[in-house]
Amino acid sequence: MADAPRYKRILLKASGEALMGQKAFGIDQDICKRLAEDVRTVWEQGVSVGIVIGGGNIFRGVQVANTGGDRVTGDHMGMLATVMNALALRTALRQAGVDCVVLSALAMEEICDSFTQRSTMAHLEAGRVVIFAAGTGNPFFTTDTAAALRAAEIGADVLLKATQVDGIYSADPQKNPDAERFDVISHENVLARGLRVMDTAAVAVARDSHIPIIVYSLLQEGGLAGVLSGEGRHTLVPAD
Ligand SMILES: Nc1ncnc2c1ncn2[C@@H]1O[C@H](COP(=O)(O)OP(=O)(O)O)[C@@H](O)[C@H]1O
Ligand SMILES: O=c1ccn([C@@H]2O[C@H](COP(=O)(O)OP(=O)(O)O)[C@@H](O)[C@H]2O)c(=O)[nH]1
Repeated sequence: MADAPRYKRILLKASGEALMGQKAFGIDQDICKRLAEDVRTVWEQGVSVGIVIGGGNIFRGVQVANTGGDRVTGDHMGMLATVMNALALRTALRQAGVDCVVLSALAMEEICDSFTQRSTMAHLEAGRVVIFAAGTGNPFFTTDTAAALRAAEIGADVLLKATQVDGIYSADPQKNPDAERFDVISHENVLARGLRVMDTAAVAVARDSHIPIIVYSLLQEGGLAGVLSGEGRHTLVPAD
């Protein structure tokens, strides 16, 4: 049994690719279920949870731009992909018994409520997990930046990035087997070294709002609860 969580309110960013698991496209339901179970464990410990979900497992706007298409339309498609993932995660969370709601940065009232900071705070204070869909609602941004932004807006104590690697390395560990892993690294160093585990804009927003970042693997033993109690393998970017 993990120790008590060190954080009262968290913002968890789960990338679309992490939801894909070993599949080439789309959502691996087992991973989705696992993420939901992980969230349930910390939610039952009383942690207030916001989740920003990516869309890269389905669509990225840059794919359109790279083939000569319109970037803004592509980014709209990417944001719609995040809504699909948010609905899948809501289903998995509800099946796990977690009270949760999806709030979208783009209005789509037949599907879910729209994001406002006010309604978000009310949901969190009522003990609901809030899943933020459609990123920031703006093209040319990413869900990493949306995660840092929402973390600042909800007053999160930490921004967690659940991904496919177990921390921040000196280079992409999926391409460089010799890359070295950091236990702790500053926001400044992540930016200065150009470490691409998270967007620079996201790291800068977290730095300026004095929010620590934790990067960990979605598949790691002990899950989110372990990371929040300081036991699980992860890299910490401490608040300044
Ligand atoms: N310095 C680094 N340390 C850790 N991971 C890195 C680094 N540089 C690049 N990466 C890659 O970034 C990925 C994390 O981003 P990812 O989960 O794909 O999120 P996103 O889709 O939001 O970019 C990791 O799977 C890893 O392969
Ligand atoms: O604020 C945002 C967030 C996302 N996107 C689009 O949505 C796609 C999916 O998001 P992201 O790449 O961040 O997902 P992840 O890599 O986390 O799966 C991006 O490629 C963008 O096209 C966007 O336009 N604005």
